[in-house]
Amino acid sequence: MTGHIRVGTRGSALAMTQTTTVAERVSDLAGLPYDLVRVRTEGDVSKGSLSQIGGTGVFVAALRDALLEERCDIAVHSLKDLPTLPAPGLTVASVPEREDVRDALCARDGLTLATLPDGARVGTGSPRRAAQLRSARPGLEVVDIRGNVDTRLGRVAGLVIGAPGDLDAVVLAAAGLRRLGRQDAITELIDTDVMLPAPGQGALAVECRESEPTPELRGALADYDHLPTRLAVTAERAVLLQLEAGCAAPIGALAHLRGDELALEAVVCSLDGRSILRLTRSAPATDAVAAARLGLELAEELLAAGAADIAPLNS
Ligand SMILES: NCc1[nH]cc(CCC(=O)O)c1CC(=O)O
Repeated sequence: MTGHIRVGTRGSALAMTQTTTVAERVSDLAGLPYDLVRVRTEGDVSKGSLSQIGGTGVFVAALRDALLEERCDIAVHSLKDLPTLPAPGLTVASVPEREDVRDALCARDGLTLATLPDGARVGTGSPRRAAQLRSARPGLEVVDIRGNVDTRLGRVAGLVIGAPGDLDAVVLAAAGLRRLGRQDAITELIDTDVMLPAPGQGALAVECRESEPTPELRGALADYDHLPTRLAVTAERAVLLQLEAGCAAPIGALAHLRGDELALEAVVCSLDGRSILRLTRSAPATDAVAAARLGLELAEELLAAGAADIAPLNS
């Protein structure tokens, strides 16, 4: 480092707002200026479906390379896109306080899950969202889509000026819409009883080199870490890890602190939404080790209840 914190970022609008917010906080806490370093990832370049280009980690790998090659000092990821396996030489030094964890329905004409007509076309690229949508409303037609947030919103009539809109609704993370200032497009924040979010949804992760030598930067990242969020996402991600599941598997998990207890809920779905296995478990919220143990115990319960027969886990 040269006195400036070099912050790696993808070029998408969402990545840029997320990274800028984090960079300003870390820069304030460290008392050091920052520079943004643009990094292109395979996930931004390829137009294929996410499952086709290998899912896990496509958005993350290039940022990790940039860290390891010392082209930047920190990188900001959406935690739900971060593979469960840590990268050798790197560490998640900060998990800032989480945004809204919920999935959001963005529909034409103010429609909601309850009022969308049967046969309505709802876009999502996520097997987890598709399965839970089909379970809640078997009559909907789920359409596989991808692209950045604006592209997706543009497929719904009336949500983006000038975009024709061939869908009745799309489902996106509320956190991303808020960060982009597009919460006006949300017609329903979907209750987590209906749709459990992806592990880590709504949270960010700040990664740096394990050997980062600057005490100012190390201290700033530690101060920016939010323990309740870190414990929650640690438990959620341990479910995925223990199920040996990728980010494209139809699995949801959500933990939160309730007093001194960490309460964790997870769901495993069949792709058609007909079989849904949903379990809850809690444990004292002592530390990250206890949080991880809670996640892996819940995963073992899911496996014992037949999770591997219900869902394609390793997709
Ligand atoms: N996989 C795409 C992705 N990764 C992170 C977010 C934003 C929300 C978040 O931080 O969880 C999104 C968009 C979406 O799912 O709607």
